[in-house]
Amino acid sequence: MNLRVCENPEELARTAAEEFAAQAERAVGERGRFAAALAGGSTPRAAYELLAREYKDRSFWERTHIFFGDERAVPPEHEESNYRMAREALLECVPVGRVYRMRGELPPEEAAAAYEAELREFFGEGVPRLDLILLGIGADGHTASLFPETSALEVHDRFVVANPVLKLGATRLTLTLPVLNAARAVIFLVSGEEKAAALREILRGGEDPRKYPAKLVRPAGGELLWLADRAAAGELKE
Ligand SMILES: O=C(O)[C@H](O)[C@@H](O)[C@H](O)[C@H](O)COP(=O)(O)O
Repeated sequence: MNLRVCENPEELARTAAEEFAAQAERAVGERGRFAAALAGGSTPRAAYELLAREYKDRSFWERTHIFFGDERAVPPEHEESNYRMAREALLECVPVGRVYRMRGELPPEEAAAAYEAELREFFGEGVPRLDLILLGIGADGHTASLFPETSALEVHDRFVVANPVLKLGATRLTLTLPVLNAARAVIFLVSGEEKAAALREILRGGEDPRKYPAKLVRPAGGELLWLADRAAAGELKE
């Protein structure tokens, strides 16, 4: 596990964009394509916008396939849609037909099954192995839509599930831990003081991982990089 503390959110975005591009170049160079899953929420938006502004001419986009780590059960034009955020911030760089959206407008179980089928078709047999998965964390230690004490944490035989989240009063679509842990590289982007306690617990604490699901993300044969700004890293002893 590698932790890099960035001075501020701007440096976090810049570092994240650099790492994304480095992973893309490496994947295209080694395998002729780059398959990445984007994080939702608000933190990654600045990094996506930076990629679209300063990396849009890079040749790796021609070989890039974009997936999603999770999605809300809403249509793509909804303000809460992770796809909408990514479309506005980044997806103009990605060739048509290379963005694989979780279809939040469908009944969640149907959407999860459809996305699982898409993953199987793209990646073939076995657990889908993405080149890069970007993730965030909530102040409660969730990541993607793997929320504390939810049923999705126990799923090991499927790649995408509809995860009922009681405290949200909603069902979310999410990649499961087997997929997150099969990635060649996982990068967490964590910004803001409100994440500091969770980050300390995830990286240094001994609490039950079911209470802090981000602890369960340990890619077996891949890289794990935590990018945090100084505010989010405020409770980590240097
Ligand atoms: O759908 C989502 O919201 C994300 O996938 C979620 O896991 C997010 O990464 C965290 O909740 C952090 O969100 P912020 O970046 O908005 O703090």
